[in-house]
Amino acid sequence: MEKQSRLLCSELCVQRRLYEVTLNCAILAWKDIQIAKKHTGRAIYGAVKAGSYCVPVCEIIAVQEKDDDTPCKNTGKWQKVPQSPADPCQHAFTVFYVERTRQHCWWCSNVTFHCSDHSLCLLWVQTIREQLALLTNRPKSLLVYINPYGGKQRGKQIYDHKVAPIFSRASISTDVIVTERANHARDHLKTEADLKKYDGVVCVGGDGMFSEIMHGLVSRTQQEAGVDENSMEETLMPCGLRIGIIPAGSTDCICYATVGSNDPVTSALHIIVGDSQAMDICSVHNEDRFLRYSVSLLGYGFYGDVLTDSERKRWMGPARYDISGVKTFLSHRYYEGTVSFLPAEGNLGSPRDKMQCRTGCSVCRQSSSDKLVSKNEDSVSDAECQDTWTVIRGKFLAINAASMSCACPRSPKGLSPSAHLADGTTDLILVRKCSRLDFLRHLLRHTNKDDQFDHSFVEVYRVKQFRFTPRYQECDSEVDLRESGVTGKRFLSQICREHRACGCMPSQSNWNCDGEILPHTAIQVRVHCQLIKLFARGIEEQQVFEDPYAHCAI
Ligand SMILES: Nc1ncnc2c1ncn2[C@@H]1O[C@H](COP(=O)(O)OP(=O)(O)OP(=O)(O)O)[C@@H](O)[C@H]1O
Ligand SMILES: CCCCCCCCCCCCC/C=C/[C@@H](O)[C@H](CO)NC(=O)CCCCC
Ligand SMILES: [Ca+2]
Repeated sequence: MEKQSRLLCSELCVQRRLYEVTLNCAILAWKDIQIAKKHTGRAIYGAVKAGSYCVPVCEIIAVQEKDDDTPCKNTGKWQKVPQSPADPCQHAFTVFYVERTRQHCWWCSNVTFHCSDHSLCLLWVQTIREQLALLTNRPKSLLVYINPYGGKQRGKQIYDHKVAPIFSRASISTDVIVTERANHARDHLKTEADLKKYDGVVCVGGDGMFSEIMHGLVSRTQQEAGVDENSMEETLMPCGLRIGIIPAGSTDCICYATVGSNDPVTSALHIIVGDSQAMDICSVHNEDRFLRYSVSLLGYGFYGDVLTDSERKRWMGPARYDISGVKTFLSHRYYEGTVSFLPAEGNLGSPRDKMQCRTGCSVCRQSSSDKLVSKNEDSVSDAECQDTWTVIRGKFLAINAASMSCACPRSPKGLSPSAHLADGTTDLILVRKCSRLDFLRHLLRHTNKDDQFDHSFVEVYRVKQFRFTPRYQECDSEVDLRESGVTGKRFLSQICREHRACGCMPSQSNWNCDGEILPHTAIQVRVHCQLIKLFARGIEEQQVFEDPYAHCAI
């Protein structure tokens, strides 16, 4: 590694031991002077070697001059402690930085350096602050929306106690809106919010809340660019503002699959350090009507039915999915229809290749450069214009399109473990009619390490576009009838849904679109590569301490 030139080097005290402390534009390092020479070589977490520590400047959250207030022994009250002029630790500054703890979780740790010279102390604080000011990817001003009713209804508490204090430590200014109704955040972003004031938008809630923010931002961007969302062929404009997710929902799969955990402090730290992770978005249309966007799961059959049932049990909180999951599994419904898709071509891998999307993913990087090359070409590529659609008819227990892994605490490797966050494709998983036992085997593989695609009744394709038409398309007229309030017909359609055995009309499922029920069953889906950016970096590979000094060249 190229040696960076030193900005500062001083002997400072940490917990009354003398350290050699050095700063260059990339690394802050401190080395215990007495034990540095012994070189035990054993690497411990947070330390590159016993007694030697380093923190990348880009992972420093803040630096603060420490005042001398300490709690008074007798009264417990805080007061100024008189210092002797000879005290070598009279002045101090504290550096707050990211520390990696368990399983992709980050923590805001700190270290206090003491010195006898006030001007030296100030010089350190000022120099570190100057280095932090050079990190232009960090947000200074954020618009925060809190859903007080998501998940276990702890969104506000999580934000106030765990997130707001570290935002303020990092000198990030925030405008906070606690939502008062569903779609409040979406509508505010779409029409009212003065977005020029902010470097990013943060949602505190679950996948549904993220979906609101994403819809608000994407629609606002298209409106301002004059792009018609109802047209499937149009190239959508990427959004300028990054989105941060503070997880406080029931599934939190978007946070989990982009950060690796559903820990609010970890997410807040990714926002503060200004991470950036591009993400694909699927647009969902019914004929010439735009319905919704999806970033995680579009599921028909099993996941559509779980969601439909669980919406009636919202009061149960996250447990509703377990109850509805078991109920839906026992009902063992299958649905007939036709799936057509455009397979992804080129170096985009396959859903079964075990090339998991991780920080700096090469597959997603390649898609990003391909996107730049084709920027001035027609919005629908040559391959897409040619008749290369694959058509599959059948009876399905589930049709799932996973645009990302959909990893979440319920399913740590997700619905499609090798799906990529930003490759411009979605993994289309078709689970054909099979026995209950086989389906259970498949579902259980979502929760362990076994390959859920290794079954004769499961097929999986990496695609750029797909369409679904239910076998009895006329059922879709139910939707129009429902919308126009024809109650007699609604009654009739209800009977037909519940009486597949009578043979008059097989039932249909609903599409689960990132946790929202779609109003149509016949849909057309197109993936838009890297339309938004998140304050995240993808899941980091687990750290290996092979060469403890490699990161610490100073
Ligand atoms: N103030 C509010 N009152 C009622 N509903 C709201 C309010 N604010 C947001 N919502 C809606 O609540 C729904 C669920 O929220 P959220 O996604 O935060 O939690 P969740 O559904 O428990 O978690 P997940 O989506 O991860 O399963 C969202 O679809 C959102 O539109
Ligand atoms: C017999 C029981 C078998 C249990 C099998 C467990 C398999 C778990 C897989 C979980 C996949 C989650 C996919 C994510 C979907 C989200 O966009 C969506 C919104 O939050 N969540 C759900 O629809 C909630 C979906 C919850 C499903 C249980
Ligand atoms: Ca993708």
